[in-house]
Amino acid sequence: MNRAFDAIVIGAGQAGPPLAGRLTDAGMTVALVERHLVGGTCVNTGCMPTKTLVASARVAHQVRRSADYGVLVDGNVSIDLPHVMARARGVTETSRGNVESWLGSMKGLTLLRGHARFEQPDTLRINDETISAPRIFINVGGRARIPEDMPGVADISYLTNTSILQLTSLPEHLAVIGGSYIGLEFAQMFRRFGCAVTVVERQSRLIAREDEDVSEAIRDILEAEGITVRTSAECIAFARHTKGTAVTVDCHTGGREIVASHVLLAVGRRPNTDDLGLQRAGIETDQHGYIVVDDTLATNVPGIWAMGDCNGRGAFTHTAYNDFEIVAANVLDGEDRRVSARIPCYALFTDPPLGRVGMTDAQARASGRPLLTSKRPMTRVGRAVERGETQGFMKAVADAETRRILGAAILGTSGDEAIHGVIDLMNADASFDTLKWAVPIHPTVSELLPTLVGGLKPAGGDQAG
Ligand SMILES: Cc1cc2nc3c(=O)[nH]c(=O)nc-3n(C[C@H](O)[C@H](O)[C@H](O)COP(=O)(O)OP(=O)(O)OC[C@H]3O[C@@H](n4cnc5c(N)ncnc54)[C@H](O)[C@@H]3O)c2cc1C
Ligand SMILES: NC(=O)c1ccc[n+]([C@@H]2O[C@H](COP(=O)([O-])OP(=O)(O)OC[C@H]3O[C@@H](n4cnc5c(N)ncnc54)[C@H](O)[C@@H]3O)[C@@H](O)[C@H]2O)c1
Repeated sequence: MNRAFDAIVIGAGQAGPPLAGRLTDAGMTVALVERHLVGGTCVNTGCMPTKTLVASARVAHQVRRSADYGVLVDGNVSIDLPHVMARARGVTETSRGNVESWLGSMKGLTLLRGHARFEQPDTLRINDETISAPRIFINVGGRARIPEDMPGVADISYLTNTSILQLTSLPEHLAVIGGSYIGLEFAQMFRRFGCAVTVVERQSRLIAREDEDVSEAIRDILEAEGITVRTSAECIAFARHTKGTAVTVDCHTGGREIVASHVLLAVGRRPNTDDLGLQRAGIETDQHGYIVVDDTLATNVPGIWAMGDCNGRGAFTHTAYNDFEIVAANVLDGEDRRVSARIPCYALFTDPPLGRVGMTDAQARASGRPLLTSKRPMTRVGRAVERGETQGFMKAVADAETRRILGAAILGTSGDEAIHGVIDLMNADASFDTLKWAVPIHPTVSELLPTLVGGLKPAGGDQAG
């Protein structure tokens, strides 16, 4: 039997539920199909559990440093991992429960549990029924990419961001393959939980999308905590070992350089589009399986849109949510919102975190514009000094002619929050001169933003130091 709806949403991650809410508010009948857990990656195996674990790891770190602050704690710091993990699970379960009740409150919504697969452009199969609609919104997200071509990967047991959350005891030595968001957040967390940690990265530096000074400072921060970093690891191979896994990282020596009790694969994500029957609907994907969309997130098939991680236009919760906002505004409110208008911003939640917006310095230089740059170490930020957290720096790059900020990075205490001052300025399309007479609150990290932009000088004339 086929059931007809006004709209179908596939996936209850970050864009699907709010879109279902807007569509049902508009009086449509909507089928929302979810094959696993409502809330998707962020709620169940991504942002929420990891940031909860990062919080536990920070407490452990602070307690170890307590004497620096004149606070004496008797005894060693030890980690009750089942309690730590239960706390993360609790945060996830509450959030998932909230999404479930929200969906339950939507009039006109049918939540179907099962795997959706296209049969034709307007029809999907779920379990033993088919459903059809003139509008279909794909929000299927992604999963950890397993590098099948890495020698030995099939012979070992490895962890991903999902299975690592099931650990009940601490690894003796965690080898993290991949030195970007997932790898670095878990690496620091497990080091702070007391494990030996080695990060193995194929590229010549960590988090290589960022400027070199950012990569270097992050490496220094991690190494200072006792994490071993192996970059330029071009020949990674695994073999079983009595103590876990031997990880070869160097083709030239060919030696088994690291023996790890556990291996975490954090080498990127792949979209959940391989089992969606896209060919049957004629929906185009790129060579990595991402659904090809235009600037309004419409696919090549009329009446079908793709939102969130599966369209390759963003890989964050806030970009998935913004995809929902764009599609809802265009489909329901007659607006003409475009994804190209989005200013990229994100944070890496190491401690201290990295807050980022817009271009890197390298991208700004490549744009060929006349540039102004400014940089200030966190040792010259009063709040950081008072907190005893002076690692990192803040920097900005601006267009000398338009006097607009092109990009900024704050690697330092509260950098993930303070960067929003720059994000707001850029979204307002305001000149950085706007900040000249701004009166920020003292003592905050944000109060240095007017000083930072006040120090913008022709590129090459940084006021670092
Ligand atoms: C460890 C980790 C930490 C992260 N931390 C952050 C962070 O701090 N900040 C941040 O902004 N982002 C973070 N992210 C990224 C963030 O989780 C994702 O960008 C976000 O969840 C993407 O949302 P989405 O709606 O596109 O997809 P998802 O949240 O993945 O949701 C997709 C849903 O579709 C369902 N689905 C898939 N295929 C089908 C099908 N055929 N039929 C039915 N249902 C299907 C899935 O089960 C899933 O529930 C993190 C990711 C990871 C892995
Ligand atoms: N703070 C956050 O917002 C946050 C946190 C976690 C994850 N995420 C999202 O999840 C996505 C995935 O994160 P990720 O860190 O897995 O992926 P990523 O694509 O950001 O980084 C993968 C890293 O693995 C390295 N790599 C790739 N292949 C390799 C190989 N064969 N051997 C060794 N190294 C290899 C890459 O050079 C890169 O440094 C990100 O795009 C991000 O958007 C966001």
